[in-house]
Amino acid sequence: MAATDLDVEGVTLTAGARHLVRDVSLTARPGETIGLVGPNGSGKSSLLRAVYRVLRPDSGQVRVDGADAWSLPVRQLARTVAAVVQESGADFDLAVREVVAMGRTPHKRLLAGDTPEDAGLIDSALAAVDAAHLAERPFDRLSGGERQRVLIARALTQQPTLLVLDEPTNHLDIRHQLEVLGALRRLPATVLLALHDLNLAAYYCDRLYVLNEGEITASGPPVEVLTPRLLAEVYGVAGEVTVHPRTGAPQVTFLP
Ligand SMILES: Nc1ncnc2c1ncn2[C@@H]1O[C@H](COP(=O)(O)OP(=O)(O)OP(=O)(O)O)[C@@H](O)[C@H]1O
Repeated sequence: MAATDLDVEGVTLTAGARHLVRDVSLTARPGETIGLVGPNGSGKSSLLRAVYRVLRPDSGQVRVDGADAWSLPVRQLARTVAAVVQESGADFDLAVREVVAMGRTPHKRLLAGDTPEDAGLIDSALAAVDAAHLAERPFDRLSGGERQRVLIARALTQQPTLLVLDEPTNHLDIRHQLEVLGALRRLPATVLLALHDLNLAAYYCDRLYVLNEGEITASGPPVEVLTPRLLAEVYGVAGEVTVHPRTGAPQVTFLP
């Protein structure tokens, strides 16, 4: 299967006595690009952590193609789900190409070398994020945006059927934001990503979920979700929403 069917059902996450997210349900059908938006601290990263199996739900379930993600063998999950996260702490003493090659690990036997097919996947992933020219550079000397692109290339190389990304456009200049989101959207995989930029979310996502104080307050196609009322209620800002005549996507103009 080229794309995963994701079901998050009634998930509650807590840290001590504190609720991070409460009774959240979300679906991502095979091949969809789903955006998670919401203010700082609304629970986006926490919810993504439950999906890529770092934060165990206190209640509810994350189902990947019908199976409980938390019951799957780690290796099987690694062949299905790739994550690009904020706090990756990735400070590898490796060349970029070696970092990207790590994406093949779940598909290989221990210590197996790279095959020509692996090399081809690494090359195309590097090209997809405009990082081919960085291949031989030490990863730990890249700029923030270059690192982010390399980590996305590593996730692409993993050939996941579900790709989970936390703010993938963080650090990227506008051209690379558009290129990376375009590349993600073209993938056959299902994509779940947290984004702050509502206009990018509106253009690239099939559907949006809005998290506010740990709960989903709206969901649906961007044109239905992004309304002046939502901007006021969730973000506390005034804004106008129009449909752009050329892109057909809703476009938010903030009125500070
Ligand atoms: N391990 C933890 N212990 C206690 N509180 C936590 C923990 N992890 C997250 N939180 C809190 O839970 C809330 C949700 O955090 P989370 O990182 O999921 O939000 P977010 O929507 O991703 O925010 P941002 O847009 O700022 O990245 C925040 O108030 C955060 O401070």
